Formats: sequence, structure tokens, C-alpha cells
Amino acid sequence: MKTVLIGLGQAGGKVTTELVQFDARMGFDAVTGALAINSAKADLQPLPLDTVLVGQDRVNGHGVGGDNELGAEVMQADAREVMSALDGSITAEAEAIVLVAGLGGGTGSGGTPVLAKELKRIYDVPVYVLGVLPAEGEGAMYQVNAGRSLKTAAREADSVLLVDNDAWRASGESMEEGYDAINKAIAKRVGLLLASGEAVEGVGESVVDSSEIINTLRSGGISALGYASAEAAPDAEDNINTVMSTARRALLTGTSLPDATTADSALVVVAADGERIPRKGVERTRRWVEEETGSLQVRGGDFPLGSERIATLVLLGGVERSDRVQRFMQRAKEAQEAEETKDERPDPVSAFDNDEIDSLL
Ligand SMILES: Nc1nc2c(ncn2[C@@H]2O[C@H](COP(=O)(O)OP(=O)(O)OP(=O)(O)O)[C@@H](O)[C@H]2O)c(=O)[nH]1
Repeated sequence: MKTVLIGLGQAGGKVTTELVQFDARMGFDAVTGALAINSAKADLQPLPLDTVLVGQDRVNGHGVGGDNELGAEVMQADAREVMSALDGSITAEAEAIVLVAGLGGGTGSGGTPVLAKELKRIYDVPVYVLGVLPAEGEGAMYQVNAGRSLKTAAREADSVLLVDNDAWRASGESMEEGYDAINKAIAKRVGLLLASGEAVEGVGESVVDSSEIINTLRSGGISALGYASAEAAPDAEDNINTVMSTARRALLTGTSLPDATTADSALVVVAADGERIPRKGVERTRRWVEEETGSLQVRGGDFPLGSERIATLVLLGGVERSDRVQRFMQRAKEAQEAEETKDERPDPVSAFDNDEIDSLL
């Protein structure tokens, strides 16, 4: 899927850089343009990307300090400049735009829903958000920011693919130490998904294409991505169980959003040397994912690659009713209640079933 990436805030810029580098290293060519946006000049400087500094008149290049309302305001005020910087990158070949951000901070958290809304007004291609949820141990401000940003982004974008910062963190590592590894894990998984619609070797009926990713995400709301890999035998017939077991791990333990298994739709992608991919295994896995997620809209296909390993991706669309998302919204609500004496902001937990809540926009 030909994709334009836009990284917002510090986390957004770093994850976007990893994605661009992964795509180039693998020779996939799925990323057709990339831009980083921030209100903090120092965070933009090290990035090997085109950049736009927003909010200079308000924060003078120093960032918004975790204030996501200010993050939303500066993005709105500078929207025209951002849109014109993007103009050259979003060419006719682009099939999707992906906004990448940490939802717990200020610039990325506030700016992402604003920019998603602006982009949707102008472009016909889907606008997705790749949003990082704060880990459980991060402070109350991060949880509240992420709750509000997620609610608004889920409404404005076509889908918000969530990565929980607790999901791919090695045990014993601090959050800061873990960022590099988490960002690489995100880049590999999301990079493979984007490239799976770009099959480089071999074209067949069973090969996944971009429309299957788009259709899987069409249910809107929140999505999640699972991944697992294993050594593959040379004969496809011998890999049926391997495909099943990698899919099981991808969904149950290797997912970007732990415990989110109730979904409206799903896509299973099996990536490996085409000769090693068992059709029967893909089909059996597709049916298993149907049972596990309760969805009747489960697609499946191959991604032929020059690799002797089998990597299985499970993309889930419409996971907002799953326990995991509800638990996060509860966490955001509790964090907000703890601050309520200072702040009268509304309750983010009812995000998906209560219109009384104020969104960011
Ligand atoms: N996965 C990952 N998460 C990160 C990284 N850097 C920050 N975060 C998370 O993102 C959230 C903070 O967002 P940032 O991107 O740092 O904030 P910002 O958008 O730059 O906003 P301001 O600094 O307030 O202007 C927190 O939940 C962090 O845990 C990173 O490199 N990788």
C-alpha cells in the first residue's frame, strides 16, 4: 500500500524515521513520502526527514510541555502551512496517509486529530493514525491526554491502529531504554503490513493487496496488529502447523494491543518465500481467527518474500469494544478523576458510547 507517513511530536518523528528506514532497507518502496511535524525544534533537528515546525509564535520552538489542548491549537493555527508542506508528498500514487504519534504527549496527541480532520477534507485516500498508548506506569497526564486524543482521533480518522507501550517492552527495561526496541518492533510490523499490499515477488490470486488492508480497516474505530514468526520448512505442506501456531502467537501474545481479540474484521497475512506458504494453512488460520474474534469478515492472503522464515500478521479492525480498550479508558478516567478537583474536563471513558464527552475538536 503506497503510503505517506506524517510523524507528529517526538515519538511520531522517531517511529516515522524507523518506518522509513525499514521500508528502504527491505526495498519495499511502500513509503512514498514522509514528513515530521513538531512544536519543539530540538526534536526535529536530528531527524533525517523533511520537517515543519508549528506553533513558533506561541511556544517559540520549545514544545507544548504535554499540553495537548495547546498542541491542538497550534496545529489548527498552522494548518495551512502544514498542508502546503504536504502538498508535494501526497501524490496521486498515494493509497493512504498514516499519522504517527504518541497519544500521551502534547504536540502529537493534540495535533493528530486536528490534522486528520484537515486531511480528510482534502484527500480521498484513507487517513489512518498509528497511535502509541502510554504504558501503565506513565503519569496521569499521559493517560488523560491519550484518552482524549484517542476519542477524537477515532472519530476523525478512518482507523486508529494502537500500539500499547507495554506491549512489546522487554521485561526489566525502563520505558526510555525500551523506546528504541519498541520503535523498531513497530517499524517491522507496520512496515510489513504496508508492504504486503506491494508484493514484490510473485503475483497470484492469493496475494494480499492494498484493498484488503483498506477494507479490513473500513469498520473504523480502533485497530490492532499482531505479529509472530518461525523457521519455515522448504515444503509448503510441512508448514501448515507453523502458520497456525504463528497466527495464534500473533493474536494472543504478539499483538500491539494485548487482550484485544473481539473485532469487527480481520486480515491474516502470511509472509515467506512463496514456495513455502501453504494455502491450506492460510485458510485454516483464517477460520480460526473467525472463531477467536467473533468476526465473519476475516480475509487472508500471502505476501511472497525472499525469506526462509514464516511471518504471520493479524490485523484486527473495530476492536474498540474489546476489554483492552475499555480497560485503558477506565485508566484514563481514573487518572482524570484524580485530577478533577483542579480540572472540570469531561470523562473520557464513555468515549465510544457517550456523546456528552467533549472531544478535542
Ligand atoms: N514507543 C515510543 N513511545 C514514545 C517515544 N517517545 C515518547 N513516547 C511516548 O509518547 C508519549 C509522549 O509523547 P511525545 O511524542 O514525547 O510528546 P510530544 O508530542 O512531542 O509533545 P510535547 O513534548 O508535549 O510537545 C508518552 O506516552 C511516551 O511514553 C518513543 O520513542 N517510542
